[in-house]
Amino acid sequence: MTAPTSRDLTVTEVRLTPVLVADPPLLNTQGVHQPYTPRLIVEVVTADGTTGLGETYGDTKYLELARPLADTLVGHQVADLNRLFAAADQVAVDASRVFGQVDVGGLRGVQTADKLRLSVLSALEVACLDALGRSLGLPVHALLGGKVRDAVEYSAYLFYKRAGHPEGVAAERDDWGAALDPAGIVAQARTFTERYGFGSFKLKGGVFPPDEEIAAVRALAAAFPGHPLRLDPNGAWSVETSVKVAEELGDVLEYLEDPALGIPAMAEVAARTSVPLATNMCVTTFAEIKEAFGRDAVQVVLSDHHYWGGLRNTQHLAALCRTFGVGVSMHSNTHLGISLAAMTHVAATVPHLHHACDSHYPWQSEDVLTERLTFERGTVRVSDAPGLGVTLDRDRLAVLHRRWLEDDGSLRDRDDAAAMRVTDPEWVTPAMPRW
Ligand SMILES: O=C([O-])C(=O)C[C@H](O)[C@@H](O)C(=O)[O-]
Ligand SMILES: [Mg+2]
Repeated sequence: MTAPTSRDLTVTEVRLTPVLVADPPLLNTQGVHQPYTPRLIVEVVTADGTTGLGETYGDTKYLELARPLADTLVGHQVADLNRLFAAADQVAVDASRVFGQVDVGGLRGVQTADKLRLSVLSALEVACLDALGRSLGLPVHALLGGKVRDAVEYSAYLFYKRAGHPEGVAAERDDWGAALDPAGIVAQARTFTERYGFGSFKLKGGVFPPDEEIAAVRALAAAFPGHPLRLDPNGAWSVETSVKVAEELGDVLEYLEDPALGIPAMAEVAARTSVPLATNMCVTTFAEIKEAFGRDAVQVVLSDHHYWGGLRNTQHLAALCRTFGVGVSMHSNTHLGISLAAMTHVAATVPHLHHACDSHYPWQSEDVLTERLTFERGTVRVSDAPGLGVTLDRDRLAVLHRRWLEDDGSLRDRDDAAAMRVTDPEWVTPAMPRW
């Protein structure tokens, strides 16, 4: 008989490493992506030497909370996640970080103390599950109750895009070229299908007047007949404009994402169209569900495990959606492979996931993994390796961390409007509704 291996999963250390990751000049209604975007890499280390990985937003307000929240984990078992979440309530959030604030200028909805904490806890939870899975020899999806599919489908996330970041600004080059009109968007979609095999397409809108974006979606429908299409202007339209766009594109849209801002406006649009409405803006916390579902304001909630508070909360959200007959899928923000692995594990466990999930990953040329995750026919295979099934590349982590250390502070907080002002000094975050 072999002696049982010693397994001490007491957390002895939590390493927090902020990084700056290359990001192409992708346009949205607030401005343009900075050349580098902040992320936080989390490593939870246990007494027996196991290390689990997590990843979340890396802006200052998250970093401020990361150390005190990580400290509540040290000395406890990686499996004690319910205790971690209860203890986190005691960690104070600076009122100036939430008072009158919205998340990324509103792109991710409200900003509350709870949501800020959850946005950090999610990375700690993922790292704990990764460590637990590695130690037990079980994949993260098994710790969540097991997968119901072997591959998770993602959609091509199309953006209006400039060819490059402004001259004279430190940036990495990308090979996607510009996409500033319907032909450019169709060409970008073709590149997505050639490189990754995606079968459904989401266009980030709210950049150009609605008629131009309608033309782009029409061009996509002509180029990819029968493929699911979505348009997401991040709340840039009035109710009237939203209804008009829904009427014009109703025959080709799988859903319209956050056409208007807030639950009342979304409810009004929903009452006047049969096109399903999806959101990652007006329902981003459990507190918003009652009103949104009660008013039938949204037909699909796009979960994001980062701000919903992790993989188990994503499952809770999915169960609530199912109970109320609301669809569920997944939102994304600029992220690396650790988060894509986490998204894939949890998505694999959600039975009624009927829409392809969003992912920015194809836009990220850099990663902190020894091996990038890959898309095959638009899907990511669900790993059955222990934990998340990914390996940290310490050298890459060090390079991206050094970039963060050397930054003068101007890139450490995502600010799409500030990035826009580099080429357009008069630019201010547009008042909503914009059209
Ligand atoms: O679906 C969404 O609203 C997003 O993906 C939000 C992001 O911030 C997106 O607008 C972006 O990356 O510019
Ligand atoms: Mg959205």
